[in-house]
Amino acid sequence: MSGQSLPVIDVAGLGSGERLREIAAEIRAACTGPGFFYIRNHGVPEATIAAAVAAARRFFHLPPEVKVRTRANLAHRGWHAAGGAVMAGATKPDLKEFFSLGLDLPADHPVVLAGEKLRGPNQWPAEVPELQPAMEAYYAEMMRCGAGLMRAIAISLDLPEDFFAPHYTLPLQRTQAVFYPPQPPDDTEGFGVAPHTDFGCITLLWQDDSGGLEVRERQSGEWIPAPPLPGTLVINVGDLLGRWSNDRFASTPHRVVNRSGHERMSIATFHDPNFQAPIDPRALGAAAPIYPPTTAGGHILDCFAKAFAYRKGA
Ligand SMILES: O=C(O)CCC(=O)C(=O)O
Ligand SMILES: [Fe+2]
Repeated sequence: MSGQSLPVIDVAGLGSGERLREIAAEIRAACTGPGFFYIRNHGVPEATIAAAVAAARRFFHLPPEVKVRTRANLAHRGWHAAGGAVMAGATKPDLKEFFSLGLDLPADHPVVLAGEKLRGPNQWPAEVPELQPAMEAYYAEMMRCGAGLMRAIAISLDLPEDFFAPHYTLPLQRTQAVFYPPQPPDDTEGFGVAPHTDFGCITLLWQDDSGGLEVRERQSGEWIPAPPLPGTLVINVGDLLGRWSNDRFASTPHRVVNRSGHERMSIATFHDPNFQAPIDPRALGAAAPIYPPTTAGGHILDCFAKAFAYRKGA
C-alpha cells in the first residue's frame, strides 16, 4: 500500500465568487489526479444524514419477503436484492443490496407520459413510513450540494460557471442506500462492490465508520483506502463526466470489501443530468473527441443493461 492519501477540500463558501474559483482549482487538481476527493463543510445537516441512515437500516433489516414488495422497477426505483448486480469484468455478483430513489415525477408528468425511460414515481415500503421523508430530504440535500460542485467543476474545466445548470432541470440523479453484510475474513474473492467505475457524472458518497472503500491509484495501479473521515462526503468522477470532458477528468476504479466484521452502510448519490442532456465532448471544447455524442440517459441505460440482472431482457 502506498503512502498516498486523497485530498480533502473545504467547500465552505462555494456560493461566493472568489472561494468558488479557489475551490475549482482544488477540484481540478483532484479530478486530474486521483479522481477522488473528500469535501468538508458541505452544509448537509448531520441530522438529515442520520435520519436517512437509520430509516434505511430499518428497511434493510426487514425480511426479504417484505422488502421484495418494493422490488426495483424498470425506472430503477426500489429494493435491489443482493446478487442482482455484476460489475464489468467481475466473475461474481456484488454482495451488497440497495434501495434506490430518483426524482419523483408523477405518472402524468410530460416526460413520464412521453415514455422517457428511468422516470416515474418512487416506491416506498409501508413498513418503514419514515423512509420516504428521510430519503427525500437527503436526496434534496445531494441535489443542492451536487449543483454547487458542478458549478466549481464547470470552472475547473474552463467553462462558464453555469454551464451545467440548463442540463440539470430534470436530473437523473439517483440516491442509493447500500447495505453490505460482513464478509468472512477468509473470503478473498467476494466484494461488497467489485472493482468498477461509476456510470454517471459525479458521485457523492456518505459512508459509515466501517471502512472498506478502496480506490485504484492511477499511476501505480495500487488499491488505496478511502477511509471514513467524520463530517465529509467522498466525491468521485464517473464515466459520464469522463466522456463529456473527453477524459480531461477521467473516472477512477474503486471497490468495497467489508472486512469490519459487522454490517456496513453507505449512501451513494449519482448526480446526473437530464435524460436528454447531450453528452458531446466538443461542447466542452474537445477538438479531437475520443467519444461519439450520446445522451446522458442513453449512456446510463447502456451501463444499467450490462450491470443489472433485473434489466436483462428489458
Ligand atoms: O459504498 C461505498 O463506499 C461505495 C459504493 C459504490 O462504489 C457505488 O455504489 O458505486
Ligand atoms: Fe462506485
